[in-house]
Amino acid sequence: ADVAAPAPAPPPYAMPGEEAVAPYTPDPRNLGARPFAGQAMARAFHGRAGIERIVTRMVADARADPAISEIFVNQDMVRLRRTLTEQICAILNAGCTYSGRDMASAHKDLGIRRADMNRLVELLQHAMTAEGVGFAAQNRLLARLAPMHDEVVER
Ligand code: HEM
Repeated sequence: ADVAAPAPAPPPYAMPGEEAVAPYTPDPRNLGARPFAGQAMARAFHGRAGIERIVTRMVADARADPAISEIFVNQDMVRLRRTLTEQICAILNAGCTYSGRDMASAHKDLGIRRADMNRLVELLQHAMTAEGVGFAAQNRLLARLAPMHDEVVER
């Protein structure tokens, strides 16, 4: 006789303080990059706390930047800070699991151009420098993010 598999627990689509999002299937592949091995990168970024400071600064700067702020209007910044922190923390092997959407779904219809991507990378570099992350470690992270361009940029 067929025995139905137990229903999986509902994933945390949204955490307290976040807006609801349409259901999706959390998947390790949504991370979009191969995580680093070892602890050197996590240490260079001062662990999850350092990554959180970097993301907080970058998101605040993006929202204030005349060139790209429009893209962030009416978007859930609480969720964006959480999922971006999870994603970078997971890539740096700093002890997080990424629970967000894949990059193509997350950026669909945002109309992001190559120039917007370049600007956000500059803001990320500024935030990493402000955190005291060395340039070699900065560039190692950027090299893991770079292949995601095609999924994020629409035109
Ligand atoms: C490699 C580059 C990028 C990465 C790794 C990245 C990462 C992420 C992540 C993890 C999310 C949240 C996914 C979720 O909610 O489940 C997200 C959403 C978002 N990203 Fe990016 N992003 C990148 C480039 C950009 C650029 C260039 C812009 C605009 C200048 C941008 C604007 C946004 C906005 C507005 C959202 C919120 C969308 C929504 O909630 O519907 N992203 N991104």
